[in-house]
Amino acid sequence: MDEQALRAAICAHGRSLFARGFSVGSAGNISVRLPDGVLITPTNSCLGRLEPERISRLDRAWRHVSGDPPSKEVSMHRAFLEARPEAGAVVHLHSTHATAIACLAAPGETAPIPPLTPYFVMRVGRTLPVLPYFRPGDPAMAPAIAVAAGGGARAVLLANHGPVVCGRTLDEAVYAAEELEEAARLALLLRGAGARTLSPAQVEALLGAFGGG
Ligand SMILES: O=C(CO)COP(=O)(O)O
Ligand SMILES: [Zn+2]
Repeated sequence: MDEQALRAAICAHGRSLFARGFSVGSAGNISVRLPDGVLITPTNSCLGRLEPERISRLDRAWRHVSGDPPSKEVSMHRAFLEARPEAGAVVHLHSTHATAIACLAAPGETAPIPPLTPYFVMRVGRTLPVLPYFRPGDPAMAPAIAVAAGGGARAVLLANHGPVVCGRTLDEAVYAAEELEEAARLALLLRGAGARTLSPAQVEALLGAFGGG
């Protein structure tokens, strides 16, 4: 996809996520890697009303070169994209159920959502590390993200804040963020009900077929 198409795709995904309540107000941000830099949603922008030409463009050194001022979470996106060279996009949301799990799970947990369905395993992978709480925009979260992502995580939960998810493409990152939110909703719906989970062998077979992590 060329840059204009990527800008349009960021706006279309943002609109869709916002319309379904995956993001409210000005919460959340999206970044996409370019051959010579990064596109990222502007700070304080509503994902439902993004404009292609106002999306922030950063150069290879992560300096703002055009568009509105970038998200205050540049260091969050940078940590993921630098730790996972195959990742092409990062999505951060405050989606309700994933954030609820981020309030329940203890920092340090690596599997706060059980493997209930195949698409959660296929899109999000084996681990979902829960990182400590950081103030939004705090660059101190970058090293923690780098360790988790460098260790193979495709997604993390920031305690009491929300999910951060990467994908090879923008579509994959958005799909993973959506699967994570739905898996969190299922996990909360089924909490204490004794739901059957996928077996370790079923999980391994999915990861073998659709990629590890
Ligand atoms: O989700 C957010 C902070 O964590 C939103 O921040 P920005 O508006 O700066 O992107
Ligand atoms: Zn946030």
